[in-house]
Amino acid sequence: MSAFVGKYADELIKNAKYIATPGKGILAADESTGTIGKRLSSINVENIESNRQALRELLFTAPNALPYLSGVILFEETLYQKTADGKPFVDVLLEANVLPGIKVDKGVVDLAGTNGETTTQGFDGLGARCAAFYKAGARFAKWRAVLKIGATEPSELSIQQNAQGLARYAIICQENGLVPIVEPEILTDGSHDIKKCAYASEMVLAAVYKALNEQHVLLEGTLLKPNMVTPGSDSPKVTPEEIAEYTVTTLRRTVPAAVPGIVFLSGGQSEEEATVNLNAMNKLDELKPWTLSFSFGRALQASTLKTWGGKKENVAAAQANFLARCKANSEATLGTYGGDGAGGLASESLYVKGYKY
Ligand SMILES: O=P(O)(O)OC[C@H]1O[C@](O)(COP(=O)(O)O)[C@@H](O)[C@@H]1O
Repeated sequence: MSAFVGKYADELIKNAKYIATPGKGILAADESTGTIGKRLSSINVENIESNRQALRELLFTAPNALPYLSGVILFEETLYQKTADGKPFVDVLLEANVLPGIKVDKGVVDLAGTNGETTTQGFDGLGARCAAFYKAGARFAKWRAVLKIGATEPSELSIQQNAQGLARYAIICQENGLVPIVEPEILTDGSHDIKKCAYASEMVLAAVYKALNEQHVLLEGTLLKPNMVTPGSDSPKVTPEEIAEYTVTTLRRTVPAAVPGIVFLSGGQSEEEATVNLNAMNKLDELKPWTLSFSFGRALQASTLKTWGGKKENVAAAQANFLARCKANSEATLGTYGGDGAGGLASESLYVKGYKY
């Protein structure tokens, strides 16, 4: 047995299993200041702390929405913020049985000598930071590695660097009581077909689980946050059923049954696409030893952001929109989403070419 079973082992297993509860998912509200700035500028709202607080309060206090969530990933600034009437966001979440999570990576930097491939920073003092985040109420963490598909990418260097980085981050989290969400995102940028994405995803995920094993990570106390297997952004779209088939096949070949849940990122898909694709996976008649759920950022917030527009008078309408998206994605985790005739805002593509977070 190679797994590190430290003092938090039982708590890690319990919390990872809870986050993977069928019918629930994760709101990724952990946008770094630069990323949230892009979101706010798209609705002509200034990227200042009070506006970042107002957006997050809108999401976390949306009536009836939290029961569809098992976790919310926060940015470090947000972990210590409060509602306008002084209630810590952590308490708002915990009272609704939603586990607070924390994004601990510090963004990507270029891997010198490669064709624009990257590795993720944030290891300095990571153990102490995780201990402090646990003390502040966080019970899970997220670290995003970014890979790309090209003529010679992802390179072996990029795969190894990012797999080992994710594994090192994961074991440090587990030493400090945080369930690590392992996020190897393969960007959709490119004109490749779905087969190429499936091949790259298999290679990356196989390397990730080898590295997690080598670094003694307790898989039962982790979650995986992968991209869905889709054609490249410049390639013809395929049906949700085909995406489901390729994605579940890739995961069945690489993700051990010990992992309780797989929570997808949305990667620029429209809100409706992300929901319909997740629903198709859960309708697939294949053995899936893990829960298939969501950890969406843009695909849970895009139309809510547009409805809000930074105006107090729009908060109720924006919260109703957020509730609708949470409910839709909850149904998709059960394979029972029938479509809400979303059309409109929910069907707008959220893809941005060369999207550097
Ligand atoms: O680079 P940052 O600022 O950490 O943000 C990365 C974002 O991408 C995600 O990993 C996935 O978000 P999407 O669902 O929008 O693709 C989020 O968790 C996070 O908000």
